[in-house]
Amino acid sequence: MKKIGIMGGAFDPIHLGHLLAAEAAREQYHLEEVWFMPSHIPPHKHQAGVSGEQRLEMVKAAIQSNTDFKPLDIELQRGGVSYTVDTIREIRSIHPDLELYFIIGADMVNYLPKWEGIEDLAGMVRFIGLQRPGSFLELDALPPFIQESVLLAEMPLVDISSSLIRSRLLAGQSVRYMVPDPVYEYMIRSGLYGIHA
Ligand SMILES: Nc1ncnc2c1ncn2[C@@H]1O[C@H](COP(=O)(O)OP(=O)(O)OP(=O)(O)O)[C@@H](O)[C@H]1O
Ligand SMILES: O=C(O)c1ccc[n+]([C@@H]2O[C@H](COP(=O)([O-])O)[C@@H](O)[C@H]2O)c1
Repeated sequence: MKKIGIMGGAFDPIHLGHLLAAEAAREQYHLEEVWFMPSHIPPHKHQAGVSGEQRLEMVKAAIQSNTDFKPLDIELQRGGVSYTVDTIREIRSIHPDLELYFIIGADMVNYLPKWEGIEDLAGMVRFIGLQRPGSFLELDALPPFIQESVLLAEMPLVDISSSLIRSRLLAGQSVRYMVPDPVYEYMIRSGLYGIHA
């Protein structure tokens, strides 16, 4: 069966932490592709300030040079709150032949017990969890059925978040090299996050 990684997020904006996490998961679990999937309305945090279309454009700009990485707009197309369990059901109905791996940072691993329909979701995907500065990944604290569905991958720790990037831009500070150049150029062209070149 073809092994596919799914990297879901608000991507407001996409940054190096997301890309390194996806690449680490791809390499360590021999995934054929990783699909980058911007959420429409995130289940557990404030809605993105930037439109879905623009977040998708930034994702495309970030991954354009890598044929193993693909954009997936299924949650933007569906609209509403982007519960992962609904998305995975939809993907499985379109591609019943895939083995799905959902890639998440440590903050989200610790939060898994609160995910909508986690009992069903844990039976449909494996999660690949990555350490992230500021969130200690504690598998032992999770219920056994969730522990069994989580695989761990190693990546160089990267203390970058979308909120850091947004606040730096608002303060007129540089975010170059925290996002790939094509994303930086897109943000300037579109005047996102109050950026000025
Ligand atoms: N630096 C990082 N290292 C590892 N994983 C990360 C990193 N940044 C984000 N992730 C993971 O990527 C996924 C999508 O993250 P998201 O798009 O919400 O970015 P974020 O940087 O966490 O955003 P924000 O700062 O706005 O909350 C989540 O599973 C998150 O844990
Ligand atoms: O389905 C849920 O209940 C759920 C709860 C928290 C996060 N998620 C998904 O996990 C991914 C990362 O979430 P976030 O909030 O860090 O962007 C994104 O695809 C979210 O839709 C999903």
